[in-house]
Amino acid sequence: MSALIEVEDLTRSFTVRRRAGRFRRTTSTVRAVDGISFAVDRGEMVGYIGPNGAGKSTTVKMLTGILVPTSGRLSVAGVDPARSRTELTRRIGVVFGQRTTLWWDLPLRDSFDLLQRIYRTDPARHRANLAEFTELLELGDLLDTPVRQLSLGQRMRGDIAAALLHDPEILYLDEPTIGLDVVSKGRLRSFLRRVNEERSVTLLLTTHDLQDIEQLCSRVMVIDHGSLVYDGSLAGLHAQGSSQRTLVVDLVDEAPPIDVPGAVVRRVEGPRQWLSFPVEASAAPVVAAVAAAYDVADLSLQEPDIEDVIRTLYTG
Ligand SMILES: Nc1ncnc2c1ncn2[C@@H]1O[C@H](COP(=O)(O)OP(=O)(O)OP(=O)(O)O)[C@@H](O)[C@H]1O
Repeated sequence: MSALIEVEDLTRSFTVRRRAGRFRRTTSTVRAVDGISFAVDRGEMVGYIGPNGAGKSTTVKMLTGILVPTSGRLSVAGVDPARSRTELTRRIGVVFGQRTTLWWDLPLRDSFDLLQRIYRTDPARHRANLAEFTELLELGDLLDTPVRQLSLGQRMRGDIAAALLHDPEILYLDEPTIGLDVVSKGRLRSFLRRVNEERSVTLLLTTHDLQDIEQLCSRVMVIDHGSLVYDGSLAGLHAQGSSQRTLVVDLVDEAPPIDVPGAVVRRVEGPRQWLSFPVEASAAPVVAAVAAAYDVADLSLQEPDIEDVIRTLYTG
């Protein structure tokens, strides 16, 4: 095995017990990950997406050594994660958007100091990394604030710095932009791009935000019902399905379905109409054609979400 992450026919099953009547219980087996194979090279930024319950977290838990596979082969940075979990911990960083890995009551600075001792990072290296991340993530004014007093966006920046202070080779990010406003999302994404470019950190990102993938990942893997159903570029994923963007048009008055080239009316509700057009097309000509021919009160554009894109993989 030579890629940084190599996964071969990986499977993880869970036994689930359910009540069936007052005294009886039945057991069934859930194959959360069902024979997936892939390889990720050093420096890649890969999006790992799929609907709820598809098997994303289970895969990442196996890659980080938290869960032992039921079968299959797995190598991360040259080691078997479940067998060499302690060694691997020094070489990976993990960020969960939904919960913090920092100490709730401690100021950020103390959390970072504790991590330096836990990972036994060289003190000079730790100081240099901390100075760089403090500047890039604008953490300067926050270092003495207890984590519980930070806003979600501030806390997330702290979590990302914490995950990178020990110079990991791989960073796993689970919904890193969830709940953040547009500006914070943008800042976080450019920081991650920079970390990837300058430090060659390999990024594996699970997200429900298509823009995370668009702006960060050259490659996307789609998992559904435990199986890998797509592995390639985001453009290829859009092309394989038939992802649509939606233009929501509020007309001044009710009207018959709007008739403009390149877009199709999907729904009409009073003066509001929903027009869809392919995701790779520009919205500009559609907007111009609608504005030229109709009295428009308002317009808004909706991008497809990841669930929409995956759904079109099956429906075409
Ligand atoms: N510890 C467990 N015991 C039993 N079943 C589990 C366990 N962990 C996960 N599962 C089941 O395995 C399947 C995959 O779950 P997983 O958490 O990996 O999905 P996911 O893609 O991360 O979903 P989400 O986007 O909702 O986080 C689901 O059917 C889930 O109910």
